[in-house]
Amino acid sequence: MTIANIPVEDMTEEQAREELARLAREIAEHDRLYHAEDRPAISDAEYDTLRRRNLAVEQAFPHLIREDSPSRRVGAPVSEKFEKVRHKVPMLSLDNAFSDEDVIEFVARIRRYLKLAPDAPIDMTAEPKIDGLSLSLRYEAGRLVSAATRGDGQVGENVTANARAVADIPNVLAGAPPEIIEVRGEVYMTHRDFLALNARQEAEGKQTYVNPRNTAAGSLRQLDPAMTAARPLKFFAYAWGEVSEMPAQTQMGMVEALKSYGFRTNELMRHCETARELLAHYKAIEEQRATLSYDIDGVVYKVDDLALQQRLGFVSRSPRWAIAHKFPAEKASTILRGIDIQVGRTGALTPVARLEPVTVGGVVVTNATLHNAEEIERLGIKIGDTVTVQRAGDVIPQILGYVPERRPKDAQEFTFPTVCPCELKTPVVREGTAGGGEGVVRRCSGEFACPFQRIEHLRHFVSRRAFEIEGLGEKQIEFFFHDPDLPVKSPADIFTLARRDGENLKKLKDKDGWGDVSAANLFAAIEARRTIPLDRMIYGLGIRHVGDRTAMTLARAYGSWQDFHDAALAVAAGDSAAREEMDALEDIGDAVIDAVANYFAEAHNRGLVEKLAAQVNVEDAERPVMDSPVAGKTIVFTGALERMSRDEAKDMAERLGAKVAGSVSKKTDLVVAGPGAGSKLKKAAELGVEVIDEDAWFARVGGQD
Ligand SMILES: NC(=O)c1ccc[n+]([C@@H]2O[C@H](COP(=O)([O-])OP(=O)(O)OC[C@H]3O[C@@H](n4cnc5c(N)ncnc54)[C@H](O)[C@@H]3O)[C@@H](O)[C@H]2O)c1
Ligand SMILES: [Zn+2]
Repeated sequence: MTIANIPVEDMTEEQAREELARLAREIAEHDRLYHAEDRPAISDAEYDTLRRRNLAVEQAFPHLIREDSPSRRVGAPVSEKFEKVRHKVPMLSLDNAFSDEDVIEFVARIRRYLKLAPDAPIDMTAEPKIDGLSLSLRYEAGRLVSAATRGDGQVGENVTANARAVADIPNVLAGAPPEIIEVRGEVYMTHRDFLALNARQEAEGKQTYVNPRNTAAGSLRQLDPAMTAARPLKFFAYAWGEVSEMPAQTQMGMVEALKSYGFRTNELMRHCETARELLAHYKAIEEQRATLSYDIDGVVYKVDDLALQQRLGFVSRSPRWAIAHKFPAEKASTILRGIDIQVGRTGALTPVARLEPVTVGGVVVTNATLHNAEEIERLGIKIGDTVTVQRAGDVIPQILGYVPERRPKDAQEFTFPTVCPCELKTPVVREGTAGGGEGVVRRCSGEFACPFQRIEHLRHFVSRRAFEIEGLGEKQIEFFFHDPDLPVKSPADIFTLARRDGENLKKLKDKDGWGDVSAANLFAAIEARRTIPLDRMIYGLGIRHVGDRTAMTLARAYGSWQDFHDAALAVAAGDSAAREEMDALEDIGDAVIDAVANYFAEAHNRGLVEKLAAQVNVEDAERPVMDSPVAGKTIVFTGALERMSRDEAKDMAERLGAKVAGSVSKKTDLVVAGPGAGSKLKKAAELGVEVIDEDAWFARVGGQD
């Protein structure tokens, strides 16, 4: 066990001393990378974890607190590149809250300190914590005279010329500002500007930034102000330093004053009186977070009354009257333990990163998709690397990159397998692209003989738009697939289940999770699907590129299972007449035809299909009525239809041999308009297309349907 893993309560004094030294060293190094170089090596959450551990050790061993303790310092020493500015009023940090309890305790502490009753309301403010870098702007007689970064809190970097280049920062104040005022706030960059800038940097072969915060910091801290001017930086004002004559007596009032001087202030700032109100506003801001155009990393709560702020004062590096309630991290770093290959229903091999579990945005993440071999190459990751993981909304976690400094000597390069991980060890093939080149998708050529594809195929077979057997979902399919007594290895096996179980269905009823009722219900549901519409049958086969719409088109065109099956076999055998016939169908092209041909060219698949067809009765599809009054016409439905739903209308028209389009064009033959029809009606009039109402539609096709 290394020192970093020893719980604080088990530490000896010697270990505590050693651990405090390690933390001071590490935190100082991360501060330097983050503040002075604008290129952090770890996530903010990990950094916060280091700080919290430091605090915990210090609380347990207060006599060991170091002279250079991180809990006494702010930021990092200024860079030699810049002239130094000593702040008249120090620029401090903020204490952090990570949970609701922390916030409740923050409010309780203030009450205790001010000797207020435990339930006394306190005027407070809650506002977003902008993830940028803080800047202090000194105005004398309304004119900007100097601008400084926070630096180590006492001494900052002189970036006056750069600040003048930021459009949001007025050179001359509006309204009636005090003679001297230092306006403080956050310099940041919007998401859109960040992405555009990074794209430009990349195009020019220059260094790209990892996030908007570092970009903003790197952009402001340029030696050449022209460089800063070329970067779209923004500024929110929320605090102040030296002020010759206070324009207000509250936090809220001060922010309003700053606004009146021409600064942008944050609209999400609210007045609150209790911990509960603070937490409610935190939730509200958190919910809006994803829709904001800029990054925030928490909500800052402050005591509103400036006289009370004064009484509360400071503790070493932060005020007692404010706290930053941080959001759970949405990015974190962890170790890439391995890369697994997953095989999908269609045999596509997808590399998946196996990760040391890590919490990202409040959710434990253990793996992340890597999409394909090219993505692994692009990221440059090796097994053993420390990688950065991101979760955005409910999107699958993604790997953003790795930390070169943390690459172990024995990190292993990943080589993409050339055979499927299934026991068949069938070769992996690369699918061609539409453009004729090699695609990024690699597939197992084993098709349904490949056990991976088999189970995925079965899942597809019972899915909603295919056979949709009630009580036979993914979980049950998985169960039967592995069950030794009643195995289901192919679709046909589903329909022999009851027979194989014998008359009283004893085998299934005796199994865990099944009872008399559920077993009987399942067999009834399977029986009910023994008769199946042709389009569901075709879709259920899981032929690549044949979705439910395509399956419907094929079903309507061929009409019966026999005719479809014959055509598919003929296409697979290279019969050009059969191919042409299929090619003539609406919306069916080479991709679908090739997929049908490949599918039926594979002996495994032919066997599987025959076995299935022997078990089920496939209903003929209703063929389009080719002599209907609308056969061959292109129809647009618009407005509110009252006698049929939009889907029913489409279905009906198609059964009558018409084509249904979504917009009116020169090719449109007929528009059926209900009440409320708008632009499509206008377009039809312009183009001279015939327009009828719903009743006229039924009159025209009446008797046909
Ligand atoms: N990843 C790393 O290696 C690394 C290293 C150092 C710091 N950090 C990040 O910086 C934080 C510590 O930095 P810190 O000492 O500046 O503390 P802090 O960022 O937690 O809080 C203080 C800062 O918040 C900013 N802020 C934004 N909106 C504000 C508002 N509305 N009102 C008041 N202040 C507002 C100000 O710039 C202020 O200086 C860490 O928690 C971490 O997120 C990361
Ligand atoms: Zn395989």
